[in-house]
Amino acid sequence: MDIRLGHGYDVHAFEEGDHVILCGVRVPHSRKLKGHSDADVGMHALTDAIYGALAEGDIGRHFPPSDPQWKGAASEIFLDHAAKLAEARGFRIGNVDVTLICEWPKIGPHASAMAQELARIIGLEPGRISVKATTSERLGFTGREEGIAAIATATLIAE
Ligand SMILES: Nc1ccn([C@@H]2O[C@H](COP(=O)(O)O)[C@@H](O)[C@H]2O)c(=O)n1
Ligand SMILES: C[C@@]1(CO)OP(=O)(O)OP(=O)(O)OC[C@H]1O
Repeated sequence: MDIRLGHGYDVHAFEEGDHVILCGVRVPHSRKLKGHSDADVGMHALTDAIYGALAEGDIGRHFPPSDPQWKGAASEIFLDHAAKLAEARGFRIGNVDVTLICEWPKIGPHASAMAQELARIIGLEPGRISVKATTSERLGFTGREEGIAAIATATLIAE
């Protein structure tokens, strides 16, 4: 049996707007996240976790920010690519765990919808998907509400 662990980390800054997209869920907020794509920081961290477990580089290698094709793209495209790459290499995803770091918006009320959305994209039962959040106690750039950070881990298993 081949068991792999990967981790991912991403940050996106806030800009003027009225909602954020986190783990595929549109959450009303006083600002939006800035990015070349839809800036779904949670989905980017999870995508990198899967690429990491496969030793397949990072999201920017597969989807260069310099490529206009990905401007405004739904981050589901990136996560789907990573999950299909894992499958093509003979791996199934064991579990995933995403932590969103922000003061606002509050993630708790949306965590279940986010887990369901990730489940749909990567084809994994929701019980193997964790989405959670923490503040940084008002410290640092997330504490000053300048942006949102996300950390993710994923396990991949080949029998
Ligand atoms: N954006 C956030 C941040 C936190 N939560 C929930 O609040 C709990 C306490 O956060 P602390 O940073 O004070 O430890 C945390 O465990 C989450 O349940 C949230 O929903 N959204
Ligand atoms: C997702 C990509 C796609 O161009 O762009 P961004 O939305 O800016 O996201 P980031 O995590 O900064 O970089 C990775 C890029 O691959």
